[in-house]
Amino acid sequence: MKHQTIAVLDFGSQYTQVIARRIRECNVYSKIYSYKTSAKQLQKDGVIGVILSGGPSSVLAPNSPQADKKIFSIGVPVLGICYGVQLIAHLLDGKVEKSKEREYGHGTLTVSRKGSLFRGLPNKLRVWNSHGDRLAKLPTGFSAIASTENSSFAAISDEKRKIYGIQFHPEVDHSEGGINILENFLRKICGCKGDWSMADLARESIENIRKIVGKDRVLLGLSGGVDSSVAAALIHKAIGRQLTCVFVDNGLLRLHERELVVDLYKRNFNMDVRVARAGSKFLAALKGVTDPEKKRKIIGKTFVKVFQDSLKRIGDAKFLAQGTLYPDVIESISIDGNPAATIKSHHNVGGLPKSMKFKLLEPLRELFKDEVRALGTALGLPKEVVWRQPFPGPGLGVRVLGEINKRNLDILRKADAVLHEEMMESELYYKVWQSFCVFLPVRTVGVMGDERTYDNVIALRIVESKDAMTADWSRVPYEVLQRVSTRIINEVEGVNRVVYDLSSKPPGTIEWE
Ligand SMILES: Nc1ncnc2c1ncn2[C@@H]1O[C@H](COP(=O)(O)OP(=O)(O)OP(=O)(O)O)[C@@H](O)[C@H]1O
Ligand SMILES: O=c1[nH]c(=O)c2[nH+]cn([C@@H]3O[C@H](COP(=O)(O)O)[C@@H](O)[C@H]3O)c2[nH]1
Ligand SMILES: NC(=O)CC[C@H](N)C(=O)O
Ligand SMILES: [Mg+2]
Repeated sequence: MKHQTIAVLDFGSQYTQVIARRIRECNVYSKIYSYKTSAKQLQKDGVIGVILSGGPSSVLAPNSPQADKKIFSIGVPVLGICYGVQLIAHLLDGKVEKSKEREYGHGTLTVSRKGSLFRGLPNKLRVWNSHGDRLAKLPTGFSAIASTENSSFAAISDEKRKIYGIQFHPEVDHSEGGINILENFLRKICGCKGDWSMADLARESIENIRKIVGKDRVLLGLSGGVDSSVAAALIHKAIGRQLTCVFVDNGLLRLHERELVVDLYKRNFNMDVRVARAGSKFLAALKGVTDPEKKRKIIGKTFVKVFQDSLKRIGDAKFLAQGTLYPDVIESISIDGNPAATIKSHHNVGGLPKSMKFKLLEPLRELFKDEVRALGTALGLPKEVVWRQPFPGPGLGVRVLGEINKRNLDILRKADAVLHEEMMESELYYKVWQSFCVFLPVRTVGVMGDERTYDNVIALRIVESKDAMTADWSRVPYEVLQRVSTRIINEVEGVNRVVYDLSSKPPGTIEWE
């Protein structure tokens, strides 16, 4: 069945995929297109609505990304968000100017005319802004339908031609009523019926995997984490025994992780799972390295080397499958040459070596974690897999700050096991996004049993998040923190101080490196 489709034209916003996922949340199928896509192509694909994303450029700058102007006359509704609305004004006969007051963060939106876009919403909304330009003059046929403190044109519409524009970001979590505004656009304006679901996504990606892989074989990097497990389940449904999973023991795993994963897979899946023991290879390659980006690149490269070596044992495979998700991608690379900035090189994306003989197969590359969990549930995966906390591929390699060696790794493993036990015990493990320890290469003075100690520090990082794009430190009860701290200092030799990380993301990131 062909679903009703909404096109999202990407102008390089950090939030383009967030727009796409909000649309999916409304049970509507959406596809991201390059901003260069012609109106003719969109017509040919039968899209029933177009959303223009935000973007880092200014429409006033020479060579800024432009859309095909004909999209306004093919008879499908258009919604411009931020850069998108500025582009509408710029391409039609309105005017955009540099604003004196940059609007960043929360603002109060006052709706003056509800029309179809704001139907059912209150007159005042707290919305999230992020822009420096603003509309100075409306194009012919448009009227202002909402304003903020700094702009009388915070939302505009031409109801006749069904062209809408909003200066704030309805797609981000912090915009009150944002999802309702998008839903109004989809349902009331574009006429979407909501004919798409996660089960459709599963079915379609299984068909797609079959088409791409054909009779070739696939090696999947299996970590036992949520993403690679869901990817494995999908690919296994598609091609069965053409799939071999390789779990790499990279020496950077948590206490008993290898045994746990092997057992988990034996109990729950009927897949071909192999273990590659490569701890000494990783540790040798990381010897003496302290720079976080260097560590990540070395780990990424070594992973691929290990995968390539394992072909000798399991036979040739054309594809390397990974459970890469969208947040891994957006932080690692720029999309379509647009300058979405590199934050850190996730080992499975920016950390991959340039020359690699595998073709990548990454069926979850456009999804967010909570969507992957929904997909895993739709595929019938057990809770202990779907709801495991994320654990980054570089593992303890990016949690032992400074030099990675066996002593420091062992200390971290023991401390981390204590935290894990206490999180389970207090039933907080599944309530938070992640809870883990970080080894600091810092020694501080303490006193234990009347004796002076001079030992390392362990930092506790416990965060809450929906999709890892933003996060806040968790307000864990003091009693739990106290138990964890006491136990770590008593039970883990080499540690005499425990601290709690109070940074949110942004400006911090979840991992320390
Ligand atoms: N120890 C490992 N052995 C083999 N592949 C791995 C290993 N660690 C990570 N990978 C690969 O790198 C990908 C990205 O790792 P990442 O940690 O983001 O995902 P995950 O482990 O599948 O899920 P989660 O985010 O829940 O930990 C994985 O999906 C997997 O393909
Ligand atoms: O597979 C991975 N490879 C990596 O290189 C990597 N770096 C960070 N993470 C995980 O991604 C989420 C966001 O992390 P940051 O806020 O630290 O960027 C958090 O859930 C992190 O644990 C990684 N996962
Ligand atoms: N978030 C955006 O789309 C920003 C648009 C444009 N770069 C501005 O600053 O106004
Ligand atoms: Mg993982």
